[in-house]
Amino acid sequence: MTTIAIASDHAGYEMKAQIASWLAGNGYEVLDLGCNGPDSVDYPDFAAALAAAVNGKRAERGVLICGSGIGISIAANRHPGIRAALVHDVTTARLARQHNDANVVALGARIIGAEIAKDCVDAFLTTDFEGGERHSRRIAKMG
Ligand SMILES: O=C(CO)[C@H](O)[C@H](O)[C@H](O)COP(=O)(O)O
Repeated sequence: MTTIAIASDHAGYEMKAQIASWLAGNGYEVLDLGCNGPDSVDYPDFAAALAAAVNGKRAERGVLICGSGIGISIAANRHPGIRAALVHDVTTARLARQHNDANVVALGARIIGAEIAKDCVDAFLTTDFEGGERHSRRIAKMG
């Protein structure tokens, strides 16, 4: 079974529960790294926990959620080996995989609704990296 790590700050806490439930209902093993309630927390802490899980191969891919998706994606991308893509729709989720081989998707719970978020996660998890010399070369330049 494919394991997906998921983490959020307080702003993404409710959406995290919805996405985790959707993942479990669609055949994924879910590794929930918090936060564990609506009290205010700091998104870099949860981005770091998820980055460690993905880099440590405890999960194949990761889903991060904060209010806008911006802070938590910036924080995740500070960790070598993580390519976190902030997406708002199925097209950006698909391109994050096809062109960027993203291993983490970031969502903004104050920006998009739960149904669009689920569609984004579905596209992110079911789309393959396109491969090819130009995409691979660009990804290699990022380390
Ligand atoms: O990093 C963010 C903004 O780019 C996230 O949306 C955070 O969730 C947000 O900053 C949290 O805001 P709050 O006022 O502390 O709830």
